[in-house]
This record gives sequence, structure tokens and C-alpha cells, in this order.
Amino acid sequence: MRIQCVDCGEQMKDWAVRCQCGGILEIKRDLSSLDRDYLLKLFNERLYERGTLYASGVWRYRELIAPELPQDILITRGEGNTGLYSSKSAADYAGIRQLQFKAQSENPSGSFKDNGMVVAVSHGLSLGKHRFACSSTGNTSASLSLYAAWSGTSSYIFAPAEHISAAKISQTAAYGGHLVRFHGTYDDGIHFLEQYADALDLYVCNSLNPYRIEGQKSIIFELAQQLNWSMPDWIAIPGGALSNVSALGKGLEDLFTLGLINKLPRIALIQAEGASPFHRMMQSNDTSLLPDSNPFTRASAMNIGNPPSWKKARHAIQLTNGITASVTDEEIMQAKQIIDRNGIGCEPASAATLAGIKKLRAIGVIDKDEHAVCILTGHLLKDIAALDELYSHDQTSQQAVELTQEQVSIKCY
Ligand SMILES: Cc1ncc(COP(=O)(O)O)c(C=O)c1O
Ligand SMILES: N[C@@H](CCOP(=O)(O)O)C(=O)O
Repeated sequence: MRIQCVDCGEQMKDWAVRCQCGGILEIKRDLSSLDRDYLLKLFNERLYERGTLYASGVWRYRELIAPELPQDILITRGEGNTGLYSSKSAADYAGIRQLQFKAQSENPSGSFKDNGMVVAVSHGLSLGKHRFACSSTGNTSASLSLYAAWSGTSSYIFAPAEHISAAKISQTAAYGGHLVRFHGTYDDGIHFLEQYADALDLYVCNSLNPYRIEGQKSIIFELAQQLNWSMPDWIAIPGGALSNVSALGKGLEDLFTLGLINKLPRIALIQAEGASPFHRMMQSNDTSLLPDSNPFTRASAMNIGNPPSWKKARHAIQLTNGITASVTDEEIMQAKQIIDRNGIGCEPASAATLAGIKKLRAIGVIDKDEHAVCILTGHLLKDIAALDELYSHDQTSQQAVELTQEQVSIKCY
């Protein structure tokens, strides 16, 4: 295993947030000594573990994630193990044969971040760190503060003062995260940490930490196992900082190299129109990303103008013959209602996946006979304001009636 710079290829000797040249870091593993059949047997046996490290839907795949970390420092809250659900109404909405949702919202802190955070914090602990930090729109912070609390360490959270979900910040505070609110966006918080984390002795747990990406690969490993190692035609994922698409691509590459899957699904990376610098770059075939200094989307988890992982994301899209698209906030909120009404639910950013599949089907990129899996990244309760916006008119408390049979029957029929 080695940690090297995506830009200059320099191999890191000491842990750092970025390479000296400014590039972000990635973990390279030699998988050649791993046997496909051995892994299949191991991963299947571990499905029946209860109460041990390997009952985690992340550490189940430890050999492909972080075998170098000593077992006694690894932490777990039983992350992963999230459901995969088929939805006829969502398939009909998008106009395709089969549509499934992988509900990462079922994680301990309610978002996909836990898959990566459990590994990043474990790595920090292995280095003796006990002050963890992130810039966040609310999910990374909730996840980090949960794992910091769980491991008896401290978390320092840099969060924009405006345009993010109050519920996520309350969740972060509830786990004991020390909050620093600032005027600006996630991008400004990242910039600050890149400059000052070392001086402040903070271990950065944002997704430019390559251990976050290693951990988030488990989402695709678990999905593949749930589908009996037979991949769908498409996997749709919302894009902000671009950690998920990077991890998805890296995980797929691992599985394909090992012969655990024999087909690479195509990745559909969906951004919100108001925060879509990566989509714009891919669409216009540019060779570098032009940051958006003033991003804005109602899907606040994706309100990111300068995604650190764009080079890894581009590799993932190219590897899988994937595609990028952008959707409006209105399209996102409409798709969210379909997902909510399925009894699964999600926060707005996650619904960009379904909105994106619908759009790509409408323009003929996706065929009606194809099968797509949408990754639902965050829980319905993560954004209470969005629920109020969409559903407050449904709340019976606002339209109280006398409990007479006559009045109730008007409501019921
Ligand atoms: C719920 C949710 N969905 C999607 C995203 C975007 O994912 P990524 O930053 O990995 O592109 C985020 C934040 O990162 C998020 O919190
Ligand atoms: N939506 C994210 C922003 C991206 O964070 P990162 O962990 O990928 O750096 C959040 O919840 O903060």
C-alpha cells in the first residue's frame, strides 16, 4: 500500500492533508495476492457475523479497504448494512424497467458519510490523533462528531452560517462536535483547514482524506454483494465534493480487477444546476475545473463550488463510460416526493439521482429496458425545513376538524 499524489505521483512519507505540490492524495493497493474465491467465501461468511467488527458493512470488506490498520484500533458503530429496495413507482416515474434505491440513509448518523468516516477516524487513531476536524454542510460533521464521540476523542466542525440544514447542525452539536460557524461555503472551510489544520493539530476528515474514499468503496462492495455480484446498467449518484463518485469508481475498479464482477455499470453523476462545475467541465470537455465562487442549490448538501476530488471523479466517469447531468431544484424536489411516498424517503440532495435518471431517460441516454440503482445518500429527517416546505399543507394539525363522523368522513373520502 502506498499513498501518492494524484498530480505529481510523489509517494508520501508522512501523513499530510495534501501533497506539497498541492495535489490530493490517493491510496494505491496491490491486489494481485488476493484470490477471488477466497474473498467471495470470506465476504459471504461475514454476512452472518453478529456483534463483531466484521458485522460492520464496511469492515466486512477490510482486505480491500484498510488491511494495514491494526485491528485493535478499528472502531465501528455497525455502519453499512443498508437496504436495497425496488420501486415500481420510481421506475415508472423515470420511465425505465427496473429502479432500485440503495438507502445509505440507514447508516448510524443517517448518511453515506459513515462508510468513509469510520475508516478515516480509525486511521487518525492509528496515528495517535485525538482532535478531528472537517468543513461541512452538515452530514460530514454529524458523522465525524458521532465517531469522535464514540471513540472518546474531540471533533472541530467548520460549518457555513447560512444555507445549510439546521437539523444537521443540531445533530452535530448533540454528539458533542465543537462548532465554528463562518460566512462562506464549504469551499472556504476546506481552504481554511488546508492552511491551518497542521498548526492547530487537527486531523482532517473531509473527503480529500484518502481513507474516506477507501471506506466509501464499501458502498459499492455491499451493493455488488446484495446483487449477487451482478451489476445493474446504471448507478446514479448525487455530486457535490465528488467523494462518492470517486469512491464508487475506485471500488468498481477493485471488483473488476479481482474478477468479482464481470461488467462495469455506467455511473450517472448528477449535480444541482446551481452548483455544477464538474458537470460543466465534463460537458464542455475542459481539461480543468473552473470553480464556482457562488454556488447555490436548495439541496444544500451539494452546495459546493470547488470540489476537491474532481480528478478522481473524472477518472471514475471515464472508466465506466459514465455521464454527468444537472437537474434543477424543482426537479429534485419533485423526485424527492416520489421517493418519500415509497416509504423510504431522503433529503433533497439524494433525490437528484432519480431526477437525473428521469432526465437521462427522456433524452435517450438511458434505455427504457435498463436497470438503475440510485444511491440515497441522506435520511429524510436530515432536512426538516424541506419537509415543511413540501408537506406542511398535508399536516392535519393545521386543518383541525371537530371529531364528528360527518367532518371526519369529509377528510377521509
Ligand atoms: C446527502 C448528501 N448527498 C450528496 C452529497 C454529495 O456527495 P459528494 O460530496 O460525495 O459528491 C453530500 C455531501 O457530500 C451529501 O451530504
Ligand atoms: N455534503 C458534505 C460536503 C462534502 O464533504 P466531504 O466530506 O466530502 O469533504 C457535508 O456533509 O459536509
